Amino acid sequence: MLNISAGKSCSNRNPTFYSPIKRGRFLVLQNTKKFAAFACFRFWVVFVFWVSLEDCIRRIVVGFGFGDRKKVGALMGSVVEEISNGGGHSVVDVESKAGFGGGIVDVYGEDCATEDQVLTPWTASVASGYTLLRDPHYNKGLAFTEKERDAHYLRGLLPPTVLTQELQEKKLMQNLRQYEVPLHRYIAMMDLQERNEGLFYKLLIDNVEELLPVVYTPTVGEACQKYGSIFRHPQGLYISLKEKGKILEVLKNWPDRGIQVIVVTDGERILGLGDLGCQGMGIPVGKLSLYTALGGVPPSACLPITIDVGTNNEKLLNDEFYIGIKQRRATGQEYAELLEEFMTAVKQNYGEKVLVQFEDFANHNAFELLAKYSKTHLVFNDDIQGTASVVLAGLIASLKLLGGTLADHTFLFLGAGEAGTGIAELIALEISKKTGAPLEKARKKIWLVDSKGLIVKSRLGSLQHFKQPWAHDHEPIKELVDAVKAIKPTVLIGTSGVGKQFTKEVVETMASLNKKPLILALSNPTSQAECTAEEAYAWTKGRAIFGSGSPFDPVKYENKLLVPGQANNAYIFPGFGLGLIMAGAIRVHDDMLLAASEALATQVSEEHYAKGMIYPPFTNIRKISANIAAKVAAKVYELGLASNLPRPKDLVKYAESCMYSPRYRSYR
Ligand SMILES: O=C([O-])CC(=O)C(=O)O
Ligand SMILES: [Mg+2]
Repeated sequence: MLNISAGKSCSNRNPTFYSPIKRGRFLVLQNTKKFAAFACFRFWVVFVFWVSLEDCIRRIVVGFGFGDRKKVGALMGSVVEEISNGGGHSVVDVESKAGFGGGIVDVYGEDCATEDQVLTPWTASVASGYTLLRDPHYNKGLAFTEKERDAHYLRGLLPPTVLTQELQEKKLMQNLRQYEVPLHRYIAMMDLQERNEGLFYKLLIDNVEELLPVVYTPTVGEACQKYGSIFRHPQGLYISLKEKGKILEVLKNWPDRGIQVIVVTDGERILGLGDLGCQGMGIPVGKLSLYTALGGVPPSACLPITIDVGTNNEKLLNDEFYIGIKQRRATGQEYAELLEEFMTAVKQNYGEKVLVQFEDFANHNAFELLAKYSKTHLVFNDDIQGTASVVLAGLIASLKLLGGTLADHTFLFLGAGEAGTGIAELIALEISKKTGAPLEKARKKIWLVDSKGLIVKSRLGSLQHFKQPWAHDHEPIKELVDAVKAIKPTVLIGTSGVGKQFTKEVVETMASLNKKPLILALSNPTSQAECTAEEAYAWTKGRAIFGSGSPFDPVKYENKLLVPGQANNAYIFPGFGLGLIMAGAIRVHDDMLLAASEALATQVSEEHYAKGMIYPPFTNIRKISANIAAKVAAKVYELGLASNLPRPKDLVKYAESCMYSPRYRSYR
């Protein structure tokens, strides 16, 4: 079933609404009279409880703008239990948790806990007054109406004026624009997120092109580097080696119970900036804010996690403000055991359908974790699969400008890590599916260069396993420019994580070989891009089709405005994740990635092509995400991996109806 609701209120915070009724205990009844009396009493208790719960649900659903109970039920696609939550409501999958329709669900593990087991003592309370103003999920600041100020004990706690959300947004955008240093904008946005979540998302959704570079790449990179000194409010969940053996308990400390997407990093390869240890937390936080803003997954369904196994970054180890554990990285069995405990606890706590997105792990762990857990969990590696899907989308779209089919092109990569080999594999898969050629043959169109030069057969013995499929017959070549001359690629893709590698000579060689060279400088943040948009256009005399991982402004070249594309996985993962969770997927399959690429490519219009664009602008991203989600969900159903049944007829409409809205709700 789908566990996300239209609108902001799937929150399941601070919730315990029924007293712990101990199950599994035996009452030995002395005689049948007593038994009959007890049975009547139990029936009465259950009946009264159920009637009040129903009434409570109806009030909450109506009170918070969901209106019609039937509609909510239909949206959720299954039996739902909605529990009042002093301002929000939670949605619990009764069928899957209880194993039968109706009944009380032991969501917090209290009923089945033995007396010596530890519990998190959650209590339910209605936030009002001072507390309400300090609860980011329900705070509306100056937008509280007169009536709400009376009803919620806010009189005097706010200045007299009442502002609309639109006016609040206008004021905040004006304030933000006054900061000249991008990091200051980032801090202001994070403060807003911690103060007034609805307003944060309203800003982000309405001003996506302007604010994406603030909460995401490139600024988030700098924020991670300085996370210790700019640290104000803890965001997300930290699981360090100190929590070994207690990870399930740590997960239970997180206030939201209806988690559907987890983005997790161990901070070892943050963007192209390397090992930032525990300070990598900025990445899961940023990615999940895009899940909500771009993909419509409610914030209360998102959980950012950083696994802290130490860092090998000497600068951080010697930094008095470093927030992580100060030791060198745990590796081998110690690392594997912690990850295993984490993945097991996640499934135990949130079930089969929670999506775990691996983000910015170093190559050696990323491939292994993906291979291991894709068999047992709903997992997705954004750097391998998300980046692959977005690049493939751009390549499919670029065929409109370049002509021919994918199989007619030759691809050369600089960088043979997660992104490089991930993209290469997805291109080969698409070629193989489209032409019917074996995968092995499709791979021959694709060449990779790593730090030791062109990947060729003679290097096979010393290559890591993920590079081996790309070792083709060729004499060794050391330099990228010589590889370009020898391989004669039509497409050059940078995934090296090292800036300025596409030199003038490299780009000019591409231009001498191709009428319209396709150049993708994908490494993040901007400082690590293989070349800039301006360089790519200048060195190809305006003929390049250019895309990058971090954003570049449009460039005027000889009176023509050339618009670079942002080939960033942010186009894919929010819609991809939404598609998975709305179908109740239990596993990710490569065909779902291909479906996402094709869905994104079809969003590029003639008007975009005329400007040399191979990606649609981010302004329409929620519509784009709904389309991606629909195509991904369709594939999930087709492959028999969906658990939200029956399949909704119109998946685009269904996706749209599931998307979070940042508009304020009225409180009664
Ligand atoms: O975060 C981004 O902008 C893209 C990405 O996944 C990475 O570079 O690791
Ligand atoms: Mg990443």
